[in-house]
Parts: sequence; structure tokens; C-alpha cells
Amino acid sequence: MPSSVLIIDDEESVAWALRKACERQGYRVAVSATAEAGLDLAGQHPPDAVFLDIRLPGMDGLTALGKLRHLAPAAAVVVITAHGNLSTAVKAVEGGAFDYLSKPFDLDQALEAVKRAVGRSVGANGGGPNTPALAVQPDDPDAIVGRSAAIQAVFKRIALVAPSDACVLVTGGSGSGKELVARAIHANSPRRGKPFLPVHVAALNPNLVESELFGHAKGAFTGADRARPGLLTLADGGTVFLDELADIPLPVQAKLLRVLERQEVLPVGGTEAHRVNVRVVSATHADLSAAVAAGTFRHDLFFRLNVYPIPVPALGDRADDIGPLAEHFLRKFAPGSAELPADTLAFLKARSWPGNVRELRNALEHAAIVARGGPLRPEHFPAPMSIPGGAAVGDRLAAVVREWVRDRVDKTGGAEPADLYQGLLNDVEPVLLAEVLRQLDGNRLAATRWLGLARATLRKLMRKYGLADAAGDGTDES
Ligand SMILES: Nc1ncnc2c1ncn2[C@@H]1O[C@H](COP(=O)(O)OP(=O)(O)OP(=O)(O)O)[C@@H](O)[C@H]1O
Repeated sequence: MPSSVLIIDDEESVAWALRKACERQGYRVAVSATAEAGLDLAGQHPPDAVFLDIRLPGMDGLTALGKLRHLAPAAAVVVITAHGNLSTAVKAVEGGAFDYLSKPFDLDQALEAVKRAVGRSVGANGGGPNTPALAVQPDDPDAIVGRSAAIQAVFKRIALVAPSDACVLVTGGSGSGKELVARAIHANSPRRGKPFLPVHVAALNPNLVESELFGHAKGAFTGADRARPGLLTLADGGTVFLDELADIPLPVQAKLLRVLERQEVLPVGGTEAHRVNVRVVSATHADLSAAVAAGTFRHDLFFRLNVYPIPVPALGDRADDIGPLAEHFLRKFAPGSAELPADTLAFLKARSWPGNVRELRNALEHAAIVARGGPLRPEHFPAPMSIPGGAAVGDRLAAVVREWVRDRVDKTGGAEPADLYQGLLNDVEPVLLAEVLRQLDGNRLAATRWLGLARATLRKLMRKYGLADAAGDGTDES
């Protein structure tokens, strides 16, 4: 008998598209626009999988989720949400949701989820009555503010991994919120009554990283006049957050691996290891796989720490979050006074944020001071910060491309932009060709190799951009 899918969503177009996609896969499909009707259907014919929207007229999806668990305990529920927050994601996982999709999603994603859902064994998901209650409230200083689809994907990953003991590697640019993510994992885990200890590896004296982490025995080195426990021991039962993972010296990496594999710590100069129970969440803005390839980071440790990756998107890639974040920070810096007019918000969305959310927060604090209680205007904001060597050149290029697109869109004055793709090439190609030719003293044959272009293509492009005369050296051209 074909597997059956129940779709509970009041958005007709979404329900229709899901139904068609599922029917094409050979599933039997029932649809309802309200939770109440959906529960009736589920009671009569318990489905194998359910798509359940959170925002519904009448009973909301999260309440319905609890009821579905009783009515159709074997059904795998894929929760769908638009503008969900961490609370929604955690509640969905707690309520036993099998998966979580944020709108807009593409149909392939949905089909992937439903395939896994109908194929799973009952009770295989991590949710259930033993998962902890939501620990981060919206007004909490550690609340992760945002409503973009990109940040909702982060909420989902936090919610799914929090109840376990798995090591998590949080990646993302400087100031993007990696430590907040680590705190949210701890706060929503069963370890939340125990310490959360952040270790900023880059800020530690390299000679002391080892004793900071593992502690030392009395007399281990000059000045060690008494034994001292390390951070891993102090965090026993809780979570250690290792920030700037790439900066951990190689010998310390070997020792850390031992802690993770055996759950025991050997203090510097000590002879006896003792057991600890810590969960490690780590973060990096560096490309750790490149560090592994270069031999500066142990691959076995990398795989051990990267059991569950959570990439935090750059602020420039989630401009929809800038409004809610700005309101959140202004409530702190200028409660009740500072106003953010629409054109200032548009300005904030269009500019680049190499320092991500931290830069936005600092810029708003600055602007609130300069505006002295009046509405915030673009001229009240400091220029985008430059991170010398901080952002990889690829990241800076990506930021510039984003700015270029926004600039083009703004310039159309509300009309639809045209030929963006060719426009960007027209701006970028001549710079690329001219720089390569300059570096090769105009040698076109070598330039075709560097660029990976056919000679005829290079010749055509040079003519197009008026580079032929300037760069010609006659070495290889007829
Ligand atoms: N989504 C968010 N909502 C609210 N505040 C945020 C958010 N993301 C980041 N912040 C704030 O921005 C600042 C920087 O965040 P955080 O320290 O978590 O970033 P990070 O990626 O760990 O930075 P670094 O790479 O420098 O270690 C903090 O003050 C944090 O509270």
C-alpha cells in the first residue's frame, strides 16, 4: 500500500504544490486547511507523514503537533513555518517533530523531508518528553534575533542538536553570532544548570593554553606553586565553548582529542588523569579544512569536533534581519527615543557589514549618540569597518558583489533591474584581464593559461574592453 501523507496548511498555493509533488511520488495525499479538520482526518486514517504549518486559523500548529502525537503516534511530522524563531524550532523538536521546513522552501527540500519521514522508524527522532524546556526567552540578552530564512535554518539546527551531547562546530565571519549560537545550544540542553565556559583561545598566551584547558599539578612549571584545575575540569557537567579553534597549538590538539575520546583530563605535569563530563562546542571563522590540508590542524580532531556543523550566515546575506536587529539594539541603547525612519533602514540594508552583527550593534550605538534623541539618519552612522586581513579576500569580494547588486537595484528606482549578470561581468572582466596581463608583462599566451581561456576568447574579450593595444606584446598573436 502506498504511504500516506497529510498536508495541513491554509496557504492554498503551498498545499497545492505539496500535494502535486507528493502525488507524483506515488503517495496517497489528504489536505486540510485547518488543524481541527486535519486532526479529524488523522484520527480516521492515521497518516505515515504529516506536513503541518505552524500558523493556522483556529488551533495553531504547535498545539496540533501535541495532539497529533496521540492520535497518530507513528506519523512523522514535518513542521512548516514562516518567520519562526528559536523558540518555535525548539518547541517543534520538543513536540516530537521529525523535521522542520522554513518558508519559502523548494519542493525538492520538502520531498526530501517527506521521503525521510515515511521511511523512518517510529520514535527515531530526537524529540520527546525528556527534551528540555525552552531556555532562551525573547528578552534574554542571549536571544538570537532574526527572521530571515537563513537564520531560521540556524534555529532549526540548534534545536535539533541541543538535546544531545554531540560536538558542534559553529562557523561564520567575525561578529556573526557564533558565541550566541553556542550559548543557545547550552541553554537548551540538559546541561543548562551546569557551567557554560567560553575559552577564547586566541586571547590566551600560547604557552599557557595547555594549563588553562587541562590545569596543572603543583610544581609543573616555574610559578606553579599549587595545583590548579583547568577550564575543562571547571566545566564538568556543562559545556566548554572553544572560540577560535584554529589557534589551538598542535600539541594541545592531541591532548584535547584524548579528552574527547576518553572523557578524561591529564593536568600539565600530572601523572594521573581524571574523568570529566563536558560537551565541546567550538567556533572558527577560519577555513579549518584548509588548516587540515596545510597540516596545522589535526584531521582526527577536526572530524571529532565537527560532528554537527552549524554555519552562521553573514549579516549581508540576511538583510531581512537588519530591521529586527536594529530595533532590538535600539531598545537597549536608546529606549523609547531613537527612531529609525524607513530610508535609514533601507540605507542600513544596502551597506556592507564586514563585522556582521557586532558592527551593526556598534554602528547603532554610535548613531544613537550622534542623533541625540532625534531620528537616526544615514549620516549619523560610522563608515563600514575595515578588517585588515580579518576577512578573507573571497569574503570581501562577496560583500562587494552584494553591494553592487543593491546599488543597481536602487538605481532602477523601483523598476525591475535588467541584465544584472552581464552588467557584473562587464565591470569585473576588464579588471581581471588587465591585472593578469599586467602581472605577466602583457604575455597573452601565459594569460590564456592563467585564465583558463582559449586564445580566441581572450582576444575577443580584450578587443571588447579595449585592452588589445594597451597590453599587446606581440609574443603570441598574429
Ligand atoms: N542574531 C543576533 N541577535 C542578537 N544579537 C546578536 C546576534 N548575533 C550577534 N549578536 C550580538 O553581536 C555581538 C557579536 O556576537 P558573537 O560574539 O556571538 O559573535 P562571534 O561570531 O562569536 O564573534 P567572534 O568571531 O568575534 O568571536 C554580540 O554582542 C552578540 O550579542
